[in-house]
Amino acid sequence: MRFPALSFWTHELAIDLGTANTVVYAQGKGIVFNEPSIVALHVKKNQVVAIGSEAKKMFGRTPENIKAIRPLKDGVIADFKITEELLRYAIKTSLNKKFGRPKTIICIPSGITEVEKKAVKDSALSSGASQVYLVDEAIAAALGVGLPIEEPTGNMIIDIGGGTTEVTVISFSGIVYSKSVRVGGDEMDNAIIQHVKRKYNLLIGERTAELVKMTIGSAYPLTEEQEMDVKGRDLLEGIPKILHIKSEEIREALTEVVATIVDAVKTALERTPPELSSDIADTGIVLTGGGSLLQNLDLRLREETGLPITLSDDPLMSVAMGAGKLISLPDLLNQVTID
Ligand SMILES: Nc1ncnc2c1ncn2[C@@H]1O[C@H](COP(=O)(O)OP(=O)(O)OP(=O)(O)O)[C@@H](O)[C@H]1O
Repeated sequence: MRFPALSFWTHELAIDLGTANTVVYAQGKGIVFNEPSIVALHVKKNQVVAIGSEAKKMFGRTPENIKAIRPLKDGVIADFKITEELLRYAIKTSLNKKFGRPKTIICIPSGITEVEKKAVKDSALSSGASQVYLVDEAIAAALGVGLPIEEPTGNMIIDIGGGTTEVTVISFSGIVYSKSVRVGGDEMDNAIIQHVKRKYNLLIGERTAELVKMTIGSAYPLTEEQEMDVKGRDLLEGIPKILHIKSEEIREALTEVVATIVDAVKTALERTPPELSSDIADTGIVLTGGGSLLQNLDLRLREETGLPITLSDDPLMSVAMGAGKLISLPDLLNQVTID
């Protein structure tokens, strides 16, 4: 499908349908929607109770008959119907009611299957989009962070999301190499939960684990190590308890996840064609996605690869911002749209 020039567009949306967060960019407005990819369902009535931020508040706090679901797991669509509900909500919330059905760019992970691609397209169409253009999220992220993707030079970008880490080499507007591993921010949270459970017999929730990761988590020693209190339920006594925990210990808990990310980057470097490798040696690697905010991950990657590592300015927005840029670059959009 040929993408029309901008003047033909009545209004346009670019959507980063992420495992952890869904972000929408609207032409002429910028980011208009940024909410967790979570839907709360009434199990017996099979009815949606809340979506996005409202649903996240319920995560781990719902009574038995209400379940908070993440319809996209590990970077793939685990629940088509619920994904459709999420997309519909994101599109409706982002729309200027005056206009009819928007043309929509949706960013998807590179590993997505044909069935999943069709499901995303169908969901968006039935959610109110008039036309849907699927774009690889690595291409969008690279554009979002300002990499010169159209040039015949090698650019490497690491996108650490909630469910996956994607290491991609882009040249001439195309993906030359891509390695995706199913670890990201969620797996870091899970590693913290397991560590606290194993070592202290304390059960903590996903939101608590995420807070610990964001506050004192790290991938490399900190100039000043940090500590914090963590609330959970003692598994032996069954009562609430507070644990004082240090950043060194959380770093230890994250060792395996961080090692998987480091390995993916090293594999990508080994498999990149030599000409492009030498470009990357000069320009370095760009790190983006929410998971890249883990403290000192850039330092760790610099030490492991010996290459310059640049942290993107706004890692949680880079995919949506890049897809937003594509709205006004119809030729490039035609080139990168996935059929
Ligand atoms: N300051 C921080 N430190 C560490 N991790 C963070 C921080 N801020 C956000 N994150 C993590 O970033 C992840 C979400 O990132 P992002 O929104 O880029 O993912 P996504 O695009 O939804 O996921 P995917 O790319 O897998 O589809 C979450 O796991 C979140 O906990």
